[in-house]
Amino acid sequence: MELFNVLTVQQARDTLRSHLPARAKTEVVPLLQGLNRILAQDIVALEDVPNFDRSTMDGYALRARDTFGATESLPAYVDVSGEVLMGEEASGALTAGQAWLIPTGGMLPPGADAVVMVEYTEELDSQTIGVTRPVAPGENLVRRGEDVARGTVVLTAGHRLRPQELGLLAAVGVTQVPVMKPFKVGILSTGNELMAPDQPAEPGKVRDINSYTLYGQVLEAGGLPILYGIIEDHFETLQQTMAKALAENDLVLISGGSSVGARDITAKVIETMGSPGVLFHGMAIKPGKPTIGAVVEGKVVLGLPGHPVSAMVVFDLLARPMIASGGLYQNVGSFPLRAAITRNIHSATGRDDYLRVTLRRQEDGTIVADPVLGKSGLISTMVKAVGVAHIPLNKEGVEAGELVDVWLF
Ligand SMILES: Nc1nc2c(c(=O)[nH]1)N[C@H]1C(S)=C(S)[C@@H](COP(=O)(O)OP(=O)(O)OC[C@H]3O[C@@H](n4cnc5c(N)ncnc54)[C@H](O)[C@@H]3O)O[C@H]1N2
Ligand code: MOO
Repeated sequence: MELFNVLTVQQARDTLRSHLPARAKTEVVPLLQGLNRILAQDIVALEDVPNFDRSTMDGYALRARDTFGATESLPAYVDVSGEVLMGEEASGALTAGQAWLIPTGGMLPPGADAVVMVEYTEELDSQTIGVTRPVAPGENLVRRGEDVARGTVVLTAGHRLRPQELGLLAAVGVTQVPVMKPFKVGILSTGNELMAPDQPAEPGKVRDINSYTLYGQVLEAGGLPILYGIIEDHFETLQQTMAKALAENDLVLISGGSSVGARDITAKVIETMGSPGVLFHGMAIKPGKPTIGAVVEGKVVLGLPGHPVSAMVVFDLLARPMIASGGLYQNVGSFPLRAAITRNIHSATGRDDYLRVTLRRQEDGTIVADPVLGKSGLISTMVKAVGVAHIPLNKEGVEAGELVDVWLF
């Protein structure tokens, strides 16, 4: 059997996206459990933040125009006629020629339009201060609604909640947050040569690596991994395990058995599970060519190449965006860095290449990427590497010194 329907990475992503259910599953969680989750709805602020004009300095609230022209040798004199207490509304209004003592964060009394820092005042007597430097209207304060204006969309659906988003939601009083449900991901490792890592070595056998790397990648992406263990290359056994995994998850990852060998039964088993079935078999990519993309009754199945490096690279390209967005399948704000590659690297056009690299900072401050050479069956190369450099499909390779995008692990 030949690989059929070979797609570029972008086409593979678009194909999978077009088959995902339009509305992924959502839930509401308490704010503190929202970290790293994906917002499921737009959030509109129901209040101004802050909801009063607020001093940013310890000093005196006053009318800016009362300080115009003030200098150290000729201070502007104002009457101290009140004090703002922290967390309380001013007990009255301020009039021309007056100043009220105010703490950092205190609410500006009505009638005041600026705050002068205590450093630029001198106490004349208990009721009068001299201001030694003028302030402009609005100086040393945060205006009502300056941080967040009431009625505006402060966060949009699909946004990932970082610590600062939790803080913003707290500021607007949202303590129950609508988020995407974590993607459930079943992981199957296929191959008669595989054995569990706790077993003694045997000739012809290798320990199962992909269950462990993929489990870690799913967790890191914000998904819930479930391991289905090592499945032998047997049609009915794989069929049964896959049926169970499909029933219990949103996405099923099967590594191994995606290539063209006689025992590569993954695609055939997927075809028996439901429609539309296999959407592509093969990607124009290195490593990761024999990848299978399928959708079965609204669930996604990815057949990942058995080689541990290829499986990890394909996971990052196809599965991570799906899992990290809770099924919305959109970019949730990751960017590559640019580094100069240190060797000439050949690559065929029409194929995306992902080259394992380490990074180094040179004396002049520039960052360079050293390729980590080695076959895609060698997990140790992934341990040495800090990321992959992307050589896009329209390029025939890169020359030493050329800038490349590096996606960090
Ligand atoms: N004649 C061809 N042979 C191969 C081609 C090809 O185009 N023509 N493609 C090669 C490429 S590229 C890759 S990648 C692999 C993909 O093979 P499969 O996805 O079918 O995977 P397997 O044959 O089952 O395994 C490949 C390799 O990886 C090891 N493996 C598998 N699972 C695990 C695991 N869970 N932990 C550790 N190692 C695993 C397996 O033992 C094999 O050594 O095919 C090439 N061949
Ligand atoms: O493309 Mo295979 O995925 O090199 O190892």
